[in-house]
Amino acid sequence: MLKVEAVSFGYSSAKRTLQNIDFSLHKGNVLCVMGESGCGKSTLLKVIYGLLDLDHGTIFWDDIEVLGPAHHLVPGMPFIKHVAQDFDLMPFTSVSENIKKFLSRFDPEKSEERTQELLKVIEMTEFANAKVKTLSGGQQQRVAIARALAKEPALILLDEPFSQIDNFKKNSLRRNLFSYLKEKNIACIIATHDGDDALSFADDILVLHKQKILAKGTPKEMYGNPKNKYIAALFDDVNELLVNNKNVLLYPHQLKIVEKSAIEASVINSYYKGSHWLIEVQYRDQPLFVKHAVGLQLGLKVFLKTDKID
Ligand SMILES: Nc1ncnc2c1ncn2[C@@H]1O[C@H](COP(=O)(O)OP(=O)(O)OP(=O)(O)O)[C@@H](O)[C@H]1O
Repeated sequence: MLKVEAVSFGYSSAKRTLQNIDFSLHKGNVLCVMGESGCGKSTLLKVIYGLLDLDHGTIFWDDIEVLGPAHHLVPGMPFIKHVAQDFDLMPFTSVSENIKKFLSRFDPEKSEERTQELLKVIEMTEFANAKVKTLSGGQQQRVAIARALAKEPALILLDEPFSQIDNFKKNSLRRNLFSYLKEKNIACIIATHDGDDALSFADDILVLHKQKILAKGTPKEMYGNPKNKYIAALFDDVNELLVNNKNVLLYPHQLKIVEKSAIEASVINSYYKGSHWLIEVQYRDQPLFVKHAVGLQLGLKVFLKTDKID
């Protein structure tokens, strides 16, 4: 189990980037770290890998303490793999050689078998002999993930792992990758902006805000009962309505356009979303977003209702 206790870190003594971070992660579980740009997601992964020296606190994997560069000639813990945003591949070498880099040279048959298995996970079997420099950014990102998995780490740290991968590939790659991690009981921490990564694949979500942990919980808890607008907005557009002096947070699908209600608004915009439309309406002094089956005419008067308000 990973245990992060009272961890604080700053790139300079004048400013803290992480403050009093506490959480644990069980073997084989997936934790998504979310939060606005610059909140410290990448820094947290680097700290857990042992690339940075802590100002305060401890990090343990079972009874092994993760220590930073002040304690290791080559920073980074051998049982953890970190896939950063700059993939750090060997550009003039083939995809399969890149994956094999960390595998034993003494058992070429086993090493080849493992490489083929990983090429399948990242859906790049046909690129085995292609030189990395000839690949797209998204393909290189996939090779970096396969290489990190080659030696079956106990924990893999993925920094925006699908940021350069198109939607078409992303969905099947995510499904392959996360079922592979579960099958091999590899724990995973992903820093991501993508609510879909978090909702569909994480066991837990940890939200960072202003250097600290703002919330931690299961995807159902975090989406279904967000503590505030910052958290809800990580997953979808979110409306904040003042009802009976109480702020209520509503996703667009939780508002409905009905024949008559106390909430009267006028249409500002209709955005086509494929399976539905997102209607932007003006209600008093604020815009609201509503999921609807069809697009609506600009200026149309509508009435809104939600089951969350009596
Ligand atoms: N090497 C560095 N030296 C000094 N400050 C840094 C360094 N790397 C990051 N920072 C600062 O630390 C803060 C957190 O950065 P970090 O990259 O961890 O955020 P992030 O949440 O991963 O952002 P993003 O979502 O944009 O990738 C930012 O204010 C950033 O400017």
